[in-house]
Amino acid sequence: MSEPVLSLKGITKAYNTGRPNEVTVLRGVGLDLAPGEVVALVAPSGAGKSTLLHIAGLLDTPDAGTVHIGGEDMTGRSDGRRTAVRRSDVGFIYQFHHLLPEFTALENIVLPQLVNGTGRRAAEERAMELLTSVGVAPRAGHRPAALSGGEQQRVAFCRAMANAPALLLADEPTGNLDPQTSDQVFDTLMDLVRQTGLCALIATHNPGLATRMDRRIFLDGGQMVSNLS
Ligand SMILES: Nc1ncnc2c1ncn2[C@@H]1O[C@H](COP(=O)(O)OP(=O)(O)OP(=O)(O)O)[C@@H](O)[C@H]1O
Repeated sequence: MSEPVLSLKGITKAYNTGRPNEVTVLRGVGLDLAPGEVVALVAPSGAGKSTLLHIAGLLDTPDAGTVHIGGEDMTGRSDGRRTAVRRSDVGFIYQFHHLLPEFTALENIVLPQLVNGTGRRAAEERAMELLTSVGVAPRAGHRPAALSGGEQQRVAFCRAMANAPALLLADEPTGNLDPQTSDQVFDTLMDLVRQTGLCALIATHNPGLATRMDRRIFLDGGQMVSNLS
């Protein structure tokens, strides 16, 4: 069997709220994502989906447990190494796109490539290819505020893909869109994920969207429950 793209073992995380009781959000969560696997992370609001995605994407560290990305144990790695792996191997999509408002759609996709060491011309070519693949190329020169919610989310998807990551992490990627636009954007996202053979962990409240992924895992009381329908 090939090595998991993402492997989480025994992940525990508590937030110190300053009150006597800490909020323990994750309790010994374990998960392996195989290459090409698209997995839904399903849980009610406040159950710890964002916390888990941030730990998986090296934006946060667990109190206990290990995170392996592409076989590399990220535990105790320097900030510099964690940032380098996050930039090159992990793509993030957020519920509220988080595009930079002062930059155009194209520039939002070019920037992470420049930061990762790609030359400007190659970065712009890739950005246009990505925008074309999601049908937003005609709006490449517009800033986010001039784009519809669905277009902004497609641009956010292109930005996540900019450095050709091995792993895509998405936090309610269509959660702020109306149901019809949400379905369209989700279809586009799934088509592209399947075409590129990406491994993806996608948090959603939406059971309909979750059934379209390869596997569903649930967070309950801070623990992972797999293979429920
Ligand atoms: N920085 C923090 N300090 C204290 N508590 C926090 C912090 N971040 C999150 N929490 C708490 O941890 C729990 C899990 O939060 P998290 O955002 O991971 O849940 P979620 O499943 O993503 O929720 P939602 O679906 O509403 O986005 C919540 O009870 C939240 O209030």
